[in-house]
Amino acid sequence: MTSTRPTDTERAAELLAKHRASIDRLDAILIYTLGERFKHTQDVGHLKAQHDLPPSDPDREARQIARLESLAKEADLDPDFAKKLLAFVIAEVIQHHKKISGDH
Ligand SMILES: O=C(O)C(=O)C[C@]1(C(=O)O)C=C[C@@H](O)C=C1
Repeated sequence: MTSTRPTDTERAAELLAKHRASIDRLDAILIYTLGERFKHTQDVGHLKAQHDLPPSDPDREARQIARLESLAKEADLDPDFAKKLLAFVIAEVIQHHKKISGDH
């Protein structure tokens, strides 16, 4: 009689596939979330351009960094990574704002 029990390698392959399916779902959430965030920042960019407000707001950024740092700790995420990610996103937003204000 042949055994139908999975081998360690088969079990590992199954676990890997499950983790990868979760990772793919979470990556989709990240992309859709970023898409939503950029929709709001585009609107903010138009508001700022219409009212002659500067593209960046360092005080707001300082509050966002402090908030994200605390959220990252709660979520077991490296706070420095969270800060770098926010800085990367905000730098892109500021470029969009500058382009919008140039178009007005
Ligand atoms: O809240 C604003 O004033 C924005 O323009 C949005 C945003 C952000 O992406 O969160 C971008 C640039 C500012 O420096 C601060 C925050």
